[in-house]
Amino acid sequence: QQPLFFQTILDFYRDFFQIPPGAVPDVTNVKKSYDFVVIGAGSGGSVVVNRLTENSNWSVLLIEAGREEILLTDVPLLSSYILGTDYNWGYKVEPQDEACLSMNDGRCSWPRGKSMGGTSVINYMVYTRGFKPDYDHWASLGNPGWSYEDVFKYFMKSEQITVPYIKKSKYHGRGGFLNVERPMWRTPLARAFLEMGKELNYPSGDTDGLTPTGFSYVLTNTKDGARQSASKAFLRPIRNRVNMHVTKRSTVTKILINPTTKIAYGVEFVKNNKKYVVRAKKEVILSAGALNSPQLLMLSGIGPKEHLQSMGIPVIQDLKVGHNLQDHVSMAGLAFLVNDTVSIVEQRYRHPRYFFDYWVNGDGPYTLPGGAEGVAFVSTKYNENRLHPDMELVFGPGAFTGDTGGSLRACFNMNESFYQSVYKPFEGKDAFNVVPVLLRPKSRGFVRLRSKNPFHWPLLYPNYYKDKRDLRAMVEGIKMAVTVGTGKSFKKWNSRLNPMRFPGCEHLVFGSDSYWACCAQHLTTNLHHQVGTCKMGPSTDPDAVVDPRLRVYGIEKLRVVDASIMPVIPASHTNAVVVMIGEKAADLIKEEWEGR
Ligand SMILES: Cc1cc2nc3c(=O)[nH]c(=O)nc-3n(C[C@H](O)[C@H](O)[C@H](O)COP(=O)(O)OP(=O)(O)OC[C@H]3O[C@@H](n4cnc5c(N)ncnc54)[C@H](O)[C@@H]3O)c2cc1C
Repeated sequence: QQPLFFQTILDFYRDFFQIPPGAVPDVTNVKKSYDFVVIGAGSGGSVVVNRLTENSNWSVLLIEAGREEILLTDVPLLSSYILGTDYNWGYKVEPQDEACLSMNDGRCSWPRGKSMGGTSVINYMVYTRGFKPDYDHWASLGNPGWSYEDVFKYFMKSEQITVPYIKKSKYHGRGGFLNVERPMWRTPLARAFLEMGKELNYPSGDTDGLTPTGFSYVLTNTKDGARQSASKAFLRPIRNRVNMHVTKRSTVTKILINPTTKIAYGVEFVKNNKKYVVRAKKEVILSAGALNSPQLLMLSGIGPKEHLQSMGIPVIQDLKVGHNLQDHVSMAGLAFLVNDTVSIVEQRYRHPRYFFDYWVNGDGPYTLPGGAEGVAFVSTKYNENRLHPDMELVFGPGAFTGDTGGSLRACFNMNESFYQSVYKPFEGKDAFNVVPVLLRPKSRGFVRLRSKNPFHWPLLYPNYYKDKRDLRAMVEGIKMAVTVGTGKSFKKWNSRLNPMRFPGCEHLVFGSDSYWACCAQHLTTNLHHQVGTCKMGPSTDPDAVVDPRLRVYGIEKLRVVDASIMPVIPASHTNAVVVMIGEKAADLIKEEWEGR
């Protein structure tokens, strides 16, 4: 009910402030053609549009299905509330038989941003970049130009670091559009988390520098404590460029491709129930994200032949679109109870004092990104390369026991009886969470069309834990999280694990490997880092959809620039990685078209 209430507040607010200050205007007269047509104003699309419109001779149309973000979407701690609104496409995966078992109908939620700024408007804002082996691996798969050395300069180019003590680090950029800072406000638990790192002989500091593993406070894509979405970072500052047109609440239904020449020449989109056709003189750039980019390609005749034929879609190019889906599965269900008021319990933070802190000073608990305060990159016993962590522990100073308003469990689609059994007995009590995240999963899922109707949800199959090595590694991650959460540094608050057993796992010995495996399969959560569905690879790779310059195989003038091109998921949160992809893609496009 609370998320619904929140939606009502949003609607009310939007009626009053139809064009938020600083927003890019919605174009009233869409022209018949542009040099470039970009689909999706998310993390990838926003960057590409910014960089392409640097060339004042080029005209660019950006088409976004969602609307403008507002002041309320800026508040970092309210992320779970935003997820319950129309800023989220609201996808759920198809019922899983080996995962998501405690979610309604066995379906995990897969939120995706539907807004100027895309998923960066609903994400948790944690800034990480991955590790050298991530990108060297991409390059070794036959993708020249994507090694760590190659991509590092683009991470630097996009970044504007403002944390005083790492400002001078040669691993952080200054002068980029994307602000990176560290929340000023912290619970005392956060320091204990870092101390636990030392207890366990891990270094602490900045995990985006040289140190491959270690415990640190989070870096965030925020500015003065407020969310900095990709649109705020890359589009609003250039809103006066006359060669950029943006059309909002406009849903692309098809990419237009000549079936004989196989040249993409424009797109079809719908706005206010009216159909528009717009031409691209140079290129169509698809940045609709890892779920909608494959959907649009398939709707336009590019995808697995048999699947398209079964949908009655004429096949223009037979490619493995929608395959190779990867995500960072996690288990966010641990709750470490503490005997002091040191954690985030929702009702405590409704006090006006905290709102004041946020709105006036850009400080206080509302600046915490989705409630995360620390991250640790660690290795399980299965990891063969210690320079390339296979597990992340995300420290959150709250837990499901503090979710008194229900927004958190709603965003995971957790079933109510599960909540009642495991968390209700401690509802409103102080607790924190350490969330193990599987960084280098072996399982692969896929995306399919539900129908030919572009307004129907795609079918999403994550296949979490299909590869049993993933489950074994997750069990190790959970045990590490328990070691950290019940460790020495937290003892001053008498930290102890919630003793309630997960329904469906009661027959197993509490704390045994098989118990934790069962828990992971029941309370399957994820970091919403879906990637890989339009895989980048060499022409010899039968699964590749785009080449290393991000051009769709077999089709001219069509490129994909978003999370879907990643061949392998990096050991990182994905927003900064997509921004890097956008920066690099823009240079590739400029190389090809400038001077022609
Ligand atoms: C809840 C949540 C928390 C996350 N937390 C973090 C985090 O803390 N740190 C981090 O690094 N990453 C995080 N991520 C992941 C990260 O935000 C995404 O990987 C990244 O934003 C994806 O960028 P993208 O450009 O690929 O897609 P998106 O940003 O999703 O952009 C796609 C855009 O295309 C639009 N679109 C789609 N279809 C159409 C169409 N047919 N017509 C017109 N427009 C269309 C969409 O509305 C959207 O605006 C999180 C994600 C979620 C969901």
